[in-house]
Amino acid sequence: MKADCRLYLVTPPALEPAAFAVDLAAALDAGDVACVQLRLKDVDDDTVRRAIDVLRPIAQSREVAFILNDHPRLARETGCDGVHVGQADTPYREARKIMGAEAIVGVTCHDSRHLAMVAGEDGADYVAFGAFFPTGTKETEHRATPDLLTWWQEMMEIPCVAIGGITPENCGDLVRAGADFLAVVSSIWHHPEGPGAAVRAFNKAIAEA
Ligand SMILES: Cc1ncc(COP(=O)(O)OP(=O)(O)O)c(N)n1
Ligand SMILES: Cc1ncsc1CCOP(=O)(O)O
Ligand SMILES: [Mg+2]
Repeated sequence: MKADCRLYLVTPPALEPAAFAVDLAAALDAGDVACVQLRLKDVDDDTVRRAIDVLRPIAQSREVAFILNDHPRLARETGCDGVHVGQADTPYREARKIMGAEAIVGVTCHDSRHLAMVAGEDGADYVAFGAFFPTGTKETEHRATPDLLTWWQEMMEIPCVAIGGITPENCGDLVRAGADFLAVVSSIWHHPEGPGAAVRAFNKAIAEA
């Protein structure tokens, strides 16, 4: 068992804030969740701001970190706890300057040991590897394997996040390999019994891994 692996919820790429707020609260009230990433795609800044205004307090009032995808300036302006940047986004160092030393800044590293070491040495708070499994949420070019997580754990103190097609049924190998966080979209928000049931299923699978 690796009890210190935790859930990292990532929102659907499009959502209506008031309706999604109900799902988010249900997910966070169902069990252990470390953080929530607001990941909206193909929307303008005001739409992101409106979603932050509604969703950030739901996470932060429960002591769950609220991280914004892609937009360090907006994250800083709106009181998010951190930002996640990919290799085609604002570079890590610039994101860190915008966010300040105390904020969480995470970096996508795909399946690359090199990218992860660079991000780690630059001061990233976590590195994210993926996609581990096929996913319909994002077109992915890279496929990571669990040995990458084990290698990282043996080398570095900085936490690693696993992402891509993760379900309660397939997450055991990632937990045992050393993932500190499992980042999940569809298995949470599309769970047939709702997001609360999904969080409970993940918490159980992690505890039993
Ligand atoms: C935790 C986590 N890991 C990876 C990603 C992917 O980021 P990126 O490569 O920038 O792709 P987009 O999510 O921006 O489409 C992520 N968002 N979160
Ligand atoms: C944002 C992202 N980056 C790599 S895979 C992915 C999508 C993960 O979504 P899901 O958990 O639905 O596969
Ligand atoms: Mg990005």
